[in-house]
Amino acid sequence: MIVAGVDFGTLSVRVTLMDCTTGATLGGAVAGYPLKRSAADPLLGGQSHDDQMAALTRAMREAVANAGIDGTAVAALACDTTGSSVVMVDENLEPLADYYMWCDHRAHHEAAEITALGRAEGLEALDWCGGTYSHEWGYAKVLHFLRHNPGLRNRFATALEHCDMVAAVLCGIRDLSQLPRSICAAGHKWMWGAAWGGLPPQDFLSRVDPLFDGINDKLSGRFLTSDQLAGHLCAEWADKLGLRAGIPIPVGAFDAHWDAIGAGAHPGDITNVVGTSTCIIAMGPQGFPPVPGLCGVVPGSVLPDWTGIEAGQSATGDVFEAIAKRASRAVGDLCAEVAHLPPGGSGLMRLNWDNGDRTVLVRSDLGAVTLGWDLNHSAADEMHAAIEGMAMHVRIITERIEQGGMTTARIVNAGGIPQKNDLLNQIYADVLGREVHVPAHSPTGTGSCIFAAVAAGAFDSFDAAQAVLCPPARVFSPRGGYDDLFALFRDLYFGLGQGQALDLGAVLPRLRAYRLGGAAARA
Ligand SMILES: Nc1ncnc2c1ncn2[C@@H]1O[C@H](COP(=O)(O)OP(=O)(O)O)[C@@H](O)[C@H]1O
Ligand SMILES: O=C(CO)[C@@H](O)[C@@H](O)COP(=O)(O)O
Repeated sequence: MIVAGVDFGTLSVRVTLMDCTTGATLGGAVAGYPLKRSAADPLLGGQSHDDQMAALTRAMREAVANAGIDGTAVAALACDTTGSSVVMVDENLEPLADYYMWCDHRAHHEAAEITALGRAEGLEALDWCGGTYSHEWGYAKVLHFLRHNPGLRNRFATALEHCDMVAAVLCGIRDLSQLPRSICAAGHKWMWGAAWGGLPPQDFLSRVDPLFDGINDKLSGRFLTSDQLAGHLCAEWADKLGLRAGIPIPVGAFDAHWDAIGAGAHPGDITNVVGTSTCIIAMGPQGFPPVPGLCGVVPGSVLPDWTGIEAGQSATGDVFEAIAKRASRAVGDLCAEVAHLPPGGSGLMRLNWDNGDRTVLVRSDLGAVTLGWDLNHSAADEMHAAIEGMAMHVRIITERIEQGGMTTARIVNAGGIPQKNDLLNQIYADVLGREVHVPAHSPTGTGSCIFAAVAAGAFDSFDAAQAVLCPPARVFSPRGGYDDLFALFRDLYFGLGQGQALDLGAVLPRLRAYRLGGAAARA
C-alpha cells in the first residue's frame, strides 16, 4: 500500500510517498510559495491560500511522477502544517485575506489583552497554555483582523488553522458546522480543552472585546484527534492532484508534532525538532497537569491516548546563522573549528535570547546576552557557546516537563539541523547527560505518511506504523562534564531573565577558568 504525506512548511510544501510494506520512500517533491513580508509593516507574515494549493498540486504531481507510480495507487493522504497559521473565510470558505502565518506578529496588543484579562479572571484555559497567550495564536489574530478590517466583518464566517483549511478544501467540506478542527491546533493555540467543555467561555472573550461576540459559534466544527478522519478526497481535488477520489484524509496537525512521530518518538520521549527555531514535543501520561511556561499541555494533541506537551526556543538555526553572517563565515565551518573544545572551553556563556524566550520564561522582549569576552575570542568561540547555550536551555525545558510528572525515556533530535551537525548532537547528549537519538536519515514527511497509513488501515496502531516507516536512530552517548556549568547557566537564565542583578565578579572568573582549563586540555 502507498500513502502520501504532505508537510506544509513556512516557505514550501513537501510531498512524500511511502510504501507501507517495505517502509521505502518511493518519491518526493517540494514546491515553494512566497511568504509576504512588508518593510512598512515588519510584523506581517502573510501567505496566499491559492499559492499554497497551487504548490501542493505541483509537488504532488511531481512526486507521483518521480516515484514512477500511478496516482490512483495512493491509498490515503495526510497533511501537517505550521501553526498558528490562520485564515479568515466567508461562508463559502473563500479567504477574506491572506493567511496570518505563525510568524506574523501583528497581533501582539490583542494577545496582551487576552493574557491580562485571562490572568485577572483566573481563566483555567490560559494555565494550560503556559499562562501567557501568544501573539502567534488564533484568537489574537482574529481580533486583529476584525479590528483592522471593519469592511469585512459582515462577511467573516469563521477562521481556520492551516491544517484544517487544507483538509476541508481537499475533502470538499462546505458545511461550516462540519469543518474538521484539529485538537492539536485548537488545544495549543485556541485554548480548547475537553476538560472545560471546548473553547474558552464566550463571555470571557466578549469582555476582551465586544468584537468577539458570537465568535465561538463561528468556530464550530468537529474537534478531533488525528486518528479520526477529516473526510475523503473530493472529486475536484482528486482530479487536480492526479489521485483517486474517496481516499481517506485524517484530521491534520502541526508539523513539529508529526515530525516527532516521524522521527520515531514514543510516549515518554522528548523530541527537539531543531531548525530555524526549535519546537520541543513530548507525550506524557493522561492526567499530566498544566505546567507554568509550557505552551501548552493538550490531551490527544500528538497521539490520541497521551497528553501532548509543546515547548520551544524562539530561535536556534537563526542564531547560528546570525553569528556566522556577522563573521562572513558558514555555520558548518565555524563548528568544525571548535569541535575539539571541552565543556565551557570557549570561556563564553551565551543566553540565546536573540528572538526572545518562548519557554520557560515566555518573554518576547528579551535580547541575547554573552558573558566572558576577551580580546582573543572568535566567532567560532561564540558558536560553541551558542550551541552549549541551546543545549542548556533544552535541559531547563526538560526539567520543567519532568516537574509535571513525566519520566523522560529518550531524547530524540529531529528536524533539519541534527542531520547536518553532529557537534550539536554530541553537546546535547553531554549537557543533558542522556543518550540523544538522531534519525539515521531525514524523516521529513514520514510523520504525515504515518498518519495517512493509519487512516488507510495499513497498520492497526501508530507504534506498528512507526516500526516500519521510521528510520533507525544513530545514538550519541553522554560524556558528562556539564553539571557545574549548567548550574551556573540556570542561575543566570532565571536571574537575568527575571530581572535580578548580576554579580559579574562571581561569574566571570568561573568562565575564565573554563577557558584556561580548555586551553590546558588542548595543550
Ligand atoms: N551546519 C549547520 N549547523 C547548524 N545549523 C545550520 C547548519 N547549516 C545551516 N544551519 C541552520 O539551519 C537552519 C535551517 O534548518 P532546517 O531544519 O533545515 O529548516 P527549517 O527550520 O526551516 O525547517 C537555518 O537557520 C540555518 O542557519
Ligand atoms: O510553532 C509551531 C507549531 O506550534 C511550528 O508550526 C512553527 O514553529 C513552524 O516551524 P517551521 O518553520 O516549520 O520549522
